[in-house]
Amino acid sequence: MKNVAVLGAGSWGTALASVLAENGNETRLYARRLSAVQEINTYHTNEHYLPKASLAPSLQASANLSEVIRRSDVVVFVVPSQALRETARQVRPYLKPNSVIVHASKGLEVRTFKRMSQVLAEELPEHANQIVALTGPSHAEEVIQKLPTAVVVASKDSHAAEIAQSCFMNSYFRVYTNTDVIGCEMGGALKNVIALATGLCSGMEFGDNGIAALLTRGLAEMARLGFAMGAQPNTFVGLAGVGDLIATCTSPHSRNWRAGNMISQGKKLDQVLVEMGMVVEGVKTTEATYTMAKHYQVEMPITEQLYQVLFADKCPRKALTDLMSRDKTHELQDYVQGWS
Ligand SMILES: NC(=O)C1=CN([C@@H]2O[C@H](COP(=O)(O)OP(=O)(O)OC[C@H]3O[C@@H](n4cnc5c(N)ncnc54)[C@H](OP(=O)(O)O)[C@@H]3O)[C@@H](O)[C@H]2O)C=CC1
Ligand SMILES: O=C(CO)COP(=O)(O)O
Repeated sequence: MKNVAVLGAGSWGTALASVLAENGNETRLYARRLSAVQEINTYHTNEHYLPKASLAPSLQASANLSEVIRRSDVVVFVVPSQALRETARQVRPYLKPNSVIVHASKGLEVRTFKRMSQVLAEELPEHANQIVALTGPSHAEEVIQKLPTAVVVASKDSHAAEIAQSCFMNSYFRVYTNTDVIGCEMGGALKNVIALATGLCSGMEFGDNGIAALLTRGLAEMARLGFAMGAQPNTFVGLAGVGDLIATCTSPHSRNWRAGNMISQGKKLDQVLVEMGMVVEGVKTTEATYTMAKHYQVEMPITEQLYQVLFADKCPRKALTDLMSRDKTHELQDYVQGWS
């Protein structure tokens, strides 16, 4: 059992903190709003983010960052990707020297195109070798109901990954280790782009054939960019890749899917984000990925069309026509070229 801090009391931070507390870890959840702290400590609920759910009674929330961090052996960051750097900066003065740093955010920093573990390594240099990424198919709404879930903890340091694995694992939350940090993080980030596209296409009344094509070709372009960045292609057929793609692209729990679906009904992106009231990571990730694909000279046709729809007001039906009328190609083009 460990002393654990969880930073970010949104849907995922609250669900993960509840799992950790239920596993017997002394768990403190940092919420920046006092009203959330009071609700969690008094009623063991977080109605805005996890309606009707009961949290582990032993879970303690606090709005005092130093109090939450100081004694923690494991610190879990679960804030939106664009807020990770600032949160890490605030935390640094209070960290114990050997704390394991876990993050569960799925995205890319849009300003720097960096992955979350890279952002943490820059901001927490003393802990750069103890960073773990937790990812995989895991809707908070299901985890809090104790529905069976399997995730991955990826780290260069297998000891750090095993500490995280032991803290989180229980009878309904199975945790695998992995050493391919790039692949696991890119799988988690890029599936949100495809989930947005899938929500959009579902709203345009695509049939099952079209959705299956979108997921499969989406996975191909996720793996293509991941490989160019140094990931192992096989990671994309694991939990962090195809696993999370299935969970996110086929579930009404997914905020990314829902956002795409709302756009298909003619709503503007700004309006969709306000209505959602929770983070939709795929929007910023589409922006970052569009530029990264160009930088790495990798073809990502679905991402490119989605970028045009989100940020250049392109008509979704025109985007679909442009996707379908691309030049002829081999399905396994990447394998034919030897992933070179
Ligand atoms: N929800 C899920 O099922 C899953 C989510 N994830 C990932 O987890 C990460 C967090 O998502 P999730 O919990 O769902 O998000 P939510 O939108 O549900 O909650 C976001 C949390 O972060 C806080 N927050 C928002 N902006 C800032 C900021 N600028 N600085 C500090 N804190 C901030 C919010 O505080 P406040 O309430 O005060 O605004 C809230 O506690 C994302 O990267 C997401 O992709 C991964 C797997 C599953
Ligand atoms: O990452 C998730 C499930 O694995 C949650 O996806 P959304 O952010 O789209 O809700």
